[in-house]
Amino acid sequence: MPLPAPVMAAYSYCEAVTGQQARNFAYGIRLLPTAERRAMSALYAFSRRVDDIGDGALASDVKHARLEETRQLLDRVREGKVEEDDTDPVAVALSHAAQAFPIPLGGLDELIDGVLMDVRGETYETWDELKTYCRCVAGAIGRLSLGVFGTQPGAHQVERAPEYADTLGLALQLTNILRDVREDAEGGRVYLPADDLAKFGCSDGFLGTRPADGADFAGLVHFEVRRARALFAEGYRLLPMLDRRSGACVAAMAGIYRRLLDRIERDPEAVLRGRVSLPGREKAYVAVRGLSGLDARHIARQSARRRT
Ligand SMILES: CC(C)=CCC/C(C)=C/CC/C(C)=C/COP(=O)(O)OP(=O)(O)O
Repeated sequence: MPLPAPVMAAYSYCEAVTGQQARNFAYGIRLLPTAERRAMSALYAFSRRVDDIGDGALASDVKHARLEETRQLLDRVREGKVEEDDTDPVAVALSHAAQAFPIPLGGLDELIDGVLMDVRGETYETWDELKTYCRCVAGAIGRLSLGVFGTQPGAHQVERAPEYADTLGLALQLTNILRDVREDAEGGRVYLPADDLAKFGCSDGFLGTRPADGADFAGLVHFEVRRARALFAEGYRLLPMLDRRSGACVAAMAGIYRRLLDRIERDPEAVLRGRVSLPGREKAYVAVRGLSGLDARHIARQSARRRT
């Protein structure tokens, strides 16, 4: 049955936001069937809004108030109180998606909680502390996405799917943190755990295009890259539980980020000089590999090998 015109328009808006802003994840989302693609773009557009409030130049009390508004909007979505002709397209699309798929919307509350940690300027002493933040801003996105993807009937250990989706989110977020070390430092933020920074002589932070004297910046980056790779390997156990198109979407998202990680590993100081990214044709190549199942099979073999 065709969707009502206002719902179609709301999804089109969210898909445009995703196409313009999700420089990496859009490659995966595009591989999904229409209904799933629309639902993921609604999740993306809501998450983008929350993230933009956190990252913007507003005073912290204004950020608090705006985040509180998004939480109230989320409550309206949860209670089915958003009308089709509401003026907010993100609310309309998210509301429709939440009725079409069993999306655990509490994950969006976690995202807001995570962005509030940013607004408070929290720093992290240990990986365990940073992990709590990453679970909110990325693990939750993995669990929300799983609600759209669903799992294959009879998949082995399917009850662990949310845990693996969460872990994949952590892997992506840690990669993101490494990639954005310089941009975050310029905004006065350091996400990497203070105890790791101390271990590698990097406690003075990451301003400047070269590491500070005496800092083992490459050592620090290689240490975090190993941690991210272990998270990817664990999170990839989700793949055999998904249908082909959802698996392709996840393989494309994760594959693009793994290639970023490879680049960062080869040249750690690149993240101090600017933003490490992949050319569009390489992202498209990774996405096509995901769709043909090549990456998924390769990754599943790697994860299985790690288990034995
Ligand atoms: C199971 C599953 C689907 C897991 C995936 C979960 C997921 C998509 C987490 C997103 C976390 C993340 C690194 C966001 C950055 O977005 P950004 O817009 O800053 O990214 P960009 O700058 O690389 O485009």
